[in-house]
Amino acid sequence: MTKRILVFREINDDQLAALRSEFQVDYLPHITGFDDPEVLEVLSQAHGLVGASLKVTPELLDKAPQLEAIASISVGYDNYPVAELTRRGILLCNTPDVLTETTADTGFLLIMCTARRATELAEMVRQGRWTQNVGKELFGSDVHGKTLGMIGMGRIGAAIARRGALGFNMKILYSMASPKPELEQSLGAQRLELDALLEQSDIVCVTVPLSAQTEKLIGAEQFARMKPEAIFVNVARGKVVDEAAMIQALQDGTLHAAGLDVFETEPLPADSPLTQMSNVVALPHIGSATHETRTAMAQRAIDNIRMALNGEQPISPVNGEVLAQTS
Ligand SMILES: NC(=O)C1=CN([C@@H]2O[C@H](COP(=O)(O)OP(=O)(O)OC[C@H]3O[C@@H](n4cnc5c(N)ncnc54)[C@H](O)[C@@H]3O)[C@@H](O)[C@H]2O)C=CC1
Ligand SMILES: O=C(O)C(=O)CO
Repeated sequence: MTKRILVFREINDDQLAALRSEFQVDYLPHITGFDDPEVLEVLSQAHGLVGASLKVTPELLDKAPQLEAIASISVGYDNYPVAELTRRGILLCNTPDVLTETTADTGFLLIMCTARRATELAEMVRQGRWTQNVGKELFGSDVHGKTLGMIGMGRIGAAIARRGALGFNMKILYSMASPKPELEQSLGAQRLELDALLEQSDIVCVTVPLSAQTEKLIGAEQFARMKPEAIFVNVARGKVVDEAAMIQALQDGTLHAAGLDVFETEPLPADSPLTQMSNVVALPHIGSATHETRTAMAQRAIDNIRMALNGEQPISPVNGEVLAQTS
C-alpha cells in the first residue's frame, strides 16, 4: 500500500516530485489550520505530516487515526504535543543544525539593526526626511566590545555568541543549568545566574526553546533588572517573553530597545504597539528564511519522513522512545 503524506508548507518542486515518486502526497502549502473539512478529510487518511507553524493538538490526533510520523520543518517543536505523540506511538522529527548559522545571522542582524537604529534611519531616508546631518538624538550605540548575555547557549545561542566574541570582540555571558566548558575556553564565555546576566549585559539575547519551564521566563521583573540602555533581542519564541511587560518596559524607558523575530501571536497583529515603536525592530519570523536554509530544512524533513515511514531510523527524531517501542 502506498502511504499518504500531507505536506502543509511550501517545498521546492524537485523535492515534491521526489516525495511523489514514493508516496501519495496531498500538497496544501497555504493552509492556516486543519479545521477545513477538506483538510480534515486528508488528515483522516494521512500516514505522515510534513510542515511547520501549525498547532497540532491531541484532539486533532484523534482525527488522524493512521498517523505514524510527523516531520516538522523546524527545529522548535512547541507546536506539537510530544508526550501525547509518544503515547500514541507517533514519531516526531525536527530539523536541528541545518538552520543554526542562518538563525544566528538573523540574531546578529537584529542586534546590529537595533543598536545602530538601522531600520528607523533607513525609513527616514526612504521617506525623504534626511534633510540635515544626523545629530546626537539619532545616534546608535556600539556593538563591538560590549557585553552580550545569552539566555540559552545551545546550537543557535553558541553560534550567535561565536559571532559576538570572535567577530565583535564582545564579552559573552550565558545562563544555563549546566556549564559549557568548551565555549568558556574558546569564547571566554562566563556562566552566571539569570539575574546577574540581566544586570551586567548591554545586549540580552534569547535562544531558549519554548516549554512549560520557559514560558514567560522574561517578564517585568527581568526587564527591570536590565541596564536602562540595554537592548533585548528574541529569536526564539514570543511566548518565552511576557510581551505586555516588554511593551510596558519599552514605553516607560526601562528597556532601551528591542529586536524581535518572534511574537506571542504570529503574524503580529497590525494594531500591536510593537508595530509603531521607533525603538523596536520587528521581523516576520524569518530566522531561518533563506533559500538555502529553507531548502535544507525541507530536505531534512523529507529524509526524516521517508525513513520514518519506511521503518528506518530517521536523522533527527524528537521522541526517539517511539523507535524503541517499535523495535
Ligand atoms: N526565529 C526563528 O526563525 C527560529 C527560532 N528558533 C528557536 O530557537 C530555539 C533554539 O534552537 P537551538 O539552539 O537549535 O536549540 P538547542 O536545544 O540547541 O538550544 C537551546 C538551549 O537552551 C537551553 N535552555 C533551556 N531552558 C533554559 C533556561 N531556562 N535557561 C537557559 N537555558 C535554557 C537548553 O539547555 C539548550 O542548550 C528553538 O527551539 C526555536 O524555538 C529556531 C530556529 C529558527
Ligand atoms: O525552526 C524553527 O523552530 C523556526 O522557528 C523556524 O525556522
